[in-house]
Amino acid sequence: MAKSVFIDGAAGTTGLEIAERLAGRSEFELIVLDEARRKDDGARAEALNAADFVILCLPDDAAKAAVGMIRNDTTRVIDASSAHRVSPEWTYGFPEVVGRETVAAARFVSNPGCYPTGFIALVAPLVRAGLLPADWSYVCHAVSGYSGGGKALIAHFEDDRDIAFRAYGLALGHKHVPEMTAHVGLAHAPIFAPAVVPAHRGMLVEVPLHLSMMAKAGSPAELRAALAAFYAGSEIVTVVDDQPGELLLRASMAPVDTLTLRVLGSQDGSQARMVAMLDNLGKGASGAAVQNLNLMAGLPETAGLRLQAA
Ligand SMILES: NC(=O)C1=CN([C@@H]2O[C@H](COP(=O)(O)OP(=O)(O)OC[C@H]3O[C@@H](n4cnc5c(N)ncnc54)[C@H](OP(=O)(O)O)[C@@H]3O)[C@@H](O)[C@H]2O)C=CC1
Ligand SMILES: CC(=O)N[C@@H](CCC(=O)OP(=O)(O)O)C(=O)O
Repeated sequence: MAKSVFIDGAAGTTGLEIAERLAGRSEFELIVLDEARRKDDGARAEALNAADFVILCLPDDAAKAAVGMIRNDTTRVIDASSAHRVSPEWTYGFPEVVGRETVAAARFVSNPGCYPTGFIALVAPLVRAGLLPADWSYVCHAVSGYSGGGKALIAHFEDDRDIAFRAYGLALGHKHVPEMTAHVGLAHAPIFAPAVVPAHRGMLVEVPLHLSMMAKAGSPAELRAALAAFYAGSEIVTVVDDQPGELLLRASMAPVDTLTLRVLGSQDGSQARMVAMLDNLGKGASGAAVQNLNLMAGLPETAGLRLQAA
């Protein structure tokens, strides 16, 4: 029998893309609230309690309130917001890093943030393998397409076509830093420097490394090989061994649910730039939510995902 799924926040950027990925899937049946009732708490509470699976695509406060409206012990929840990403009662929904079986068995799953997906994918396996130190002062630069900021940022960029580059998070303490620190197991919070470019989707997350200044670190080739071994067999995460002259985000990028990792090293091996490329609405949000839903429902993790750009 089909499992029922309620997307709370279905009219938003992330919710719409989840519904697209679930369209035509016979394993799931969507509970849909019409425009007049989608923000009606009574209708939402009914849907939240009727569904086998709830996917929260809401601002943090609304996501917390939605969890509070669930009055049964059966509805399973995937939260796309940052409200529960370091809560001990919640499973961090990064199956490749925490274990697919852990996500499959969880009742409350918190989807990773889009930028943390890139950072954690690059750094966590290497710290775990002892090839990078946990007590280093890491830096993470990143650029995102403007859909990463939901309806409000889409409107900001579509209203002002003259923006070429938007640096933000300038006061530091971005809301993603706690999960980047906690889920890698770092001793110090990384410096996170995000920016937005005038493209609808896509992101590039970079971690530059002074390998020769670290007391103990692998060579660029060792880091790359360790990542390739860690993600071996994944249809979603790929480690590429190449030396490109440039890495481009295309404004015309089509939706895709993959995550591509690179470790680019200097000739003498003293420095490296680790780079993750993904779709903020793919593995960064909606694709990740569907991957987690698949695992929680006992289905193949890539069902309904876009493993190649359309
Ligand atoms: N966009 C992205 O790339 C990513 C987003 N996320 C997270 O996913 C969540 C959703 O983000 P996103 O889709 O981008 O945001 P949007 O602003 O595009 O969508 C949020 C939706 O939630 C609705 N909403 C707000 N409050 C309520 C409420 N009380 N009851 C019902 N619906 C409500 C909004 O309604 P209305 O349409 O009326 O405004 C809107 O449709 C956020 O927590 C975000 O941080 C996570 C990773 C990546
Ligand atoms: C471009 C942009 O504004 N991005 C958002 C993060 C998008 C995202 O990952 O959502 P969560 O915060 O729920 O993880 C930001 O920096 O706040």
